[in-house]
Amino acid sequence: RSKTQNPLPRKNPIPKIKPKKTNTNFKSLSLSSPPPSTAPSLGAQATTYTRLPPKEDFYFPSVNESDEIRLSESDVAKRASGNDPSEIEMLDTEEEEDEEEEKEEMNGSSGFQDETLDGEIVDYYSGDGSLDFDEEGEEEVYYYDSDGKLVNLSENEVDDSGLEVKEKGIPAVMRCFDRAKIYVKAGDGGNGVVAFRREKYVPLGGPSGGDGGRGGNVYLEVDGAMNSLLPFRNCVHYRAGRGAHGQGRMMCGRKGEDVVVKVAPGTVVREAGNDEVLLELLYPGQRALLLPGGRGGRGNASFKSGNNKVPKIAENGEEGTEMWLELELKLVADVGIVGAPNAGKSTLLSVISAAQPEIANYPFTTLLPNLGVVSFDYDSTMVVADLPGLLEGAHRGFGLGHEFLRHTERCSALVHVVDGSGQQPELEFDAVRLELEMFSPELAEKPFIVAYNKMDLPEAYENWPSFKEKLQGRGIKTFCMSAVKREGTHEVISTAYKLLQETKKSNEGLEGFQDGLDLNHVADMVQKQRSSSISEFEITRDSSCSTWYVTGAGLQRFVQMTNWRYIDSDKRFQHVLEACGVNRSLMKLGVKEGDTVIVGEMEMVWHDSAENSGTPNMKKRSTESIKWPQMK
Ligand SMILES: Nc1nc2c(ncn2[C@@H]2O[C@H](COP(=O)(O)OP(=O)(O)OP(=O)(O)O)[C@@H](O)[C@H]2O)c(=O)[nH]1
Ligand SMILES: [Mg+2]
Repeated sequence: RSKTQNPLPRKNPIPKIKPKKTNTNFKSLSLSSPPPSTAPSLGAQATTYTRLPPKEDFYFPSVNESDEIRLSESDVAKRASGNDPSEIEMLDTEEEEDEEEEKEEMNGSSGFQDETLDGEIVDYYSGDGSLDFDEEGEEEVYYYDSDGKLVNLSENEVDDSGLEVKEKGIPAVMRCFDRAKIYVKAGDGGNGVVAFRREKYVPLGGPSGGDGGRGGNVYLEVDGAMNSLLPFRNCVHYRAGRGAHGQGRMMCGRKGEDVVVKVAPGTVVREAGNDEVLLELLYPGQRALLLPGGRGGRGNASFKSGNNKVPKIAENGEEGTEMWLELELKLVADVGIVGAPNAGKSTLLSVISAAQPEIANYPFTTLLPNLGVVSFDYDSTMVVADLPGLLEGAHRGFGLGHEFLRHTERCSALVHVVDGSGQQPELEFDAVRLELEMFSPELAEKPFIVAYNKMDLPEAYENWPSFKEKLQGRGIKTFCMSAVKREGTHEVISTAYKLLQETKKSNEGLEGFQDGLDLNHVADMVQKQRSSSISEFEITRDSSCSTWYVTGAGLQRFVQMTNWRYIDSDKRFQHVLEACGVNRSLMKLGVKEGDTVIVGEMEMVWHDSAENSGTPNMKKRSTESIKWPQMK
């Protein structure tokens, strides 16, 4: 087998690999765990908490046996000492690259290679989209530089050091697993109407225009059955219904339909482009009122007064607030299983819970995190997450692990699985620890235990005493197990459970505080903004075109709700401008005849009235002096 840096072109378009059956002929070991017969009962009643998306929705990477991928020095050595050298797997930062190439081949698209400079350029085209690559990512260019590092030559993707691995090329199912961007809009209020009662024997029946209905609210609700944000790939826009308009005979409009956006437990909500967290939705059933619907406009019956018994005025419904939200899912697992690729993390999860993650003898079998529920008893259960493997450089974006590392931020404890059959398990352990520390120091501070796996293999068995000695010397709790044979797993998981209980106890005070969080504070904020006084405004001037801008949330809302079709609206509008001091402020600032005044969406022209100037009756003067509204 010859080593080659560039695996393209390939003759065999469909890469195949059969997972190797574990060799169980080695002498059985007596571990300090309960006999294997008790172990299966551990996860027997457990339920799978999280299901992966349908298989056809994403692709598992596999390796073409006819090609060999360059491995880093330690990996070559490690693999060479492994079970079967004919099944050498990739374990390097070029992993992503190879995955993508193979996907291309699966799609039947042709790839070609081009040798230039001092490295190799691989240029290929995305296929028919069945694998759902980035929409704009029609063409991507990669470059292996002389050091064997992966460099992407596509636009804007390469940073100065040339080390950054881009987002493009990651299948959409992985990108969208835990991130989504959605649009929400509360319903507009219905308009009020002008109507008068006309009935036989009821002369001058009076105003009878009903109010508009309130717009629908937008709620966010935690759905315990959801385990990813993938549904938001198909549905991005959520609009609540608008309230119905009012009608004659004092009939008010129906309120708009509410919209409930269901999210997975552990979803963090931010406004797009803003780092501040609006909401954290953790527990199934939690519901937050995000955007309240717009108020219905009042009909003329509501404007009846002693002064004006026949009001010809009605309001528009208030517009519902709209917002782009960024959702981010951080899985709510109690314990996270971390470790290098192929260490046996998924095997451990499959043994301790009823989850059935994909298990195979190659790195990056697990592309998306898996959750499983471990039940010891009726009321002692814990959720365990199996995360994609971590490579050296993961915190910088190599491999897949960093994409999902933040899911461990919510875990109270970690189980670090080490592949005992590797050549230098201590080095592997240290490398993964370092990655965790580099990703987040808080993560590294979480309590953890080490599970030394594959004890049924002779090399692991031989290395175990020295590994144990070294780690225990450093004060780290270390256990050995054979996940495949279900030996030692019980001890690992019950220790993790104890660790979890201890952490929970010390965090009890904090959690209680979080439970009491008011989830409606976003709606309260919106409401507060809406009810801001109309007398709070700012006036700015664009002297180049003699335009005055009057800005203020309350005033803008008032303009939006004014229905200019009704004559009395003009009068009321002027009255309000006078009362809240806009006219006075404008005159003080030196507004001149013919200047443009913009309030919200209204554009008007200022007219001074000479004959009335100096009249103490500000209201009357104002009414006559300004020609409202003159729409442009
Ligand atoms: N001999 C032996 N093999 C094991 C043991 N545990 C896991 N394996 C094998 O190791 C290989 C990798 O196991 P996985 O559980 O897929 O490993 P993983 O850590 O989830 O790997 P990624 O998801 O790719 O990061 C599989 O072929 C397993 O059968 C063990 O205790 N003994
Ligand atoms: Mg796995």
